[in-house]
Amino acid sequence: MFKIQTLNNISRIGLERLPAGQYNVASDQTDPDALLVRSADLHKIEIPASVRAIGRAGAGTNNIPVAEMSKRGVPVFNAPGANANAVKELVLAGMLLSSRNIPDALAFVSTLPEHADAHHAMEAEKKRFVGSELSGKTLGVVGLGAIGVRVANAARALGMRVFGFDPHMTVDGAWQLSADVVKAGSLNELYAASDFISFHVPLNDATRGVFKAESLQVARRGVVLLNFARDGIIDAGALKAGLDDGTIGRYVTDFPSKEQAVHPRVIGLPHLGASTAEAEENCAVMVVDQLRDFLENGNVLNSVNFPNTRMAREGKARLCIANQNRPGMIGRLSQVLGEAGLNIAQMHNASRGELAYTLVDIDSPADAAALETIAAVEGILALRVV
Ligand SMILES: NC(=O)c1ccc[n+]([C@@H]2O[C@H](COP(=O)([O-])OP(=O)(O)OC[C@H]3O[C@@H](n4cnc5c(N)ncnc54)[C@H](O)[C@@H]3O)[C@@H](O)[C@H]2O)c1
Ligand SMILES: O=C(O)CC[C@@H](O)C(=O)O
Repeated sequence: MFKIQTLNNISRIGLERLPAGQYNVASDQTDPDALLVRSADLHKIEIPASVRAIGRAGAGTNNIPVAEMSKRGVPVFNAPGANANAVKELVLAGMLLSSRNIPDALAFVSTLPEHADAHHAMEAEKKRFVGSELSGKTLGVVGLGAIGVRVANAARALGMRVFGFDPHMTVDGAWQLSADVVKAGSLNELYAASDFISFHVPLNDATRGVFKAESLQVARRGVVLLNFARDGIIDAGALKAGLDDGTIGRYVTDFPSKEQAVHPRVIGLPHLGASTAEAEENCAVMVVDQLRDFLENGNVLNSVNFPNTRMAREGKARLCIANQNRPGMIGRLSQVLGEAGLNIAQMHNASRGELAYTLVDIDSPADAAALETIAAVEGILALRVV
C-alpha cells in the first residue's frame, strides 16, 4: 500500500486514479511515500525521509526545495501545460480589465443606489471610464513556454502586434508560436516596443527582478504590466516607483502584496490563474498518473529534476536507482549485481545535470543483503525495488 499525503486540495478526479486497495490518500499521514501539492510551501516544512517522490499539480515548482530533493534522489513531478489555457484566458481578461477601466467602472456602478437618477448618473459619468482597444496595440511576452505561446497567439488573433523574448525556447514551442510574433533581440527591445508586457517565466535567480529600475527608463509611459507568473519577477521597488509616477499605467497581478493591493493603479487577483475546474482536473490527472507510474514502475515523465526514463517491464523485479552522474557508476553497479548473483534482464540509464537515473530489471528477486550492498555503492542517492 502506497501512502500519499496531500498538502493542498487536489481535484477529486485526479485522486480517483489512485486505486483504494493500493493507495492510502490523506492530508494527514505518517511516513508518506509521496507528497501531492499545489502551492503549499515545502521550503517551510521538513520533508519526511520516507518520501520517494513529490507531485506538483501545476507548473511552478519554486515552492519545492528541488535541489535538496535531487540530493536525496527524490524526483519532483509537475504538470507542464495542464493549466496553460486557464492562465491565458485570465491574462486576456487582465488586458481587458485594464484597457477598458473595468474595475473603476464596476466600483462606480456599485455607488448607483446612492444617486437619485441612476440612469442620468451613468450617462454623465461614463466619460471617466473611456478606454482603448487592444487591436493595434503591442504586447510583449517574456517567456514563450506553455502559457506565453498561448498568450502571444491569442493576442495576435485579437489584432495585436506581439513581441516575444525567450532565450531558451523549445523547438515544440517554436512550432506552436504564430509566425507573426516578432522575436525581440533583448528584453529592453521588447520593453521599449510594448504597450502591454506579460511575464510567463518561472521564478528563479535568472528571472527575479527581470523588470527592474533600468527597465523603467526604456518602457513606454503608461505601459500595462501583467504578472501571472510569480511575485518577485518584477522588482518591487521599481514597480512602486513606476506606479507612483505613472510610468506604469496599470499593474495586473495574480500576486498582489498588501501595499500593491490598495494601489489605485493595481488590479490584483488572489492567485486565480489556474483556478478553473478544467485546469485543476488536468493538473491532478497528469501529475497523479506520473506519480503512479513512478511508484509502481519507476518510470519518470515530466520531472523537473530527473531525466525522462521509461522501460517496459521484464524480469522478476526492477531496481530504480538514483545516483550521482559521474564516470564508472554503471560499471560499479553491474559489478555489484554480478557479485550478488543477480542477472540483468535489461537496463536503462539516463542523466540530467549532476543526477543520473537507472532502471535495472533483474531475472531473480534481490534479497535484503544484496540491496544493502547496492545501496552502499558510493554515489548512489536512492534505491527502490518495484
Ligand atoms: N498564476 C497562476 O496560477 C500560474 C499558473 C501556471 C503557471 N504559473 C507560473 O507561470 C510560469 C510559466 O508557466 P508555463 O506553464 O508557461 O511554464 P513553461 O516552463 O512552459 O514556460 C516557461 C518559459 O520561460 C522561459 N524562460 C526561462 N527563463 C527565462 C528568461 N530568463 N527569460 C525569458 N524566458 C525564460 C523558458 O524557456 C520557458 O519557455 C510558471 O513557472 C509559474 O510560475 C502561474
Ligand atoms: O495550483 C494553483 O492554484 C496555482 C498553480 C500555479 O501557480 C502553477 O504554477 O501552476
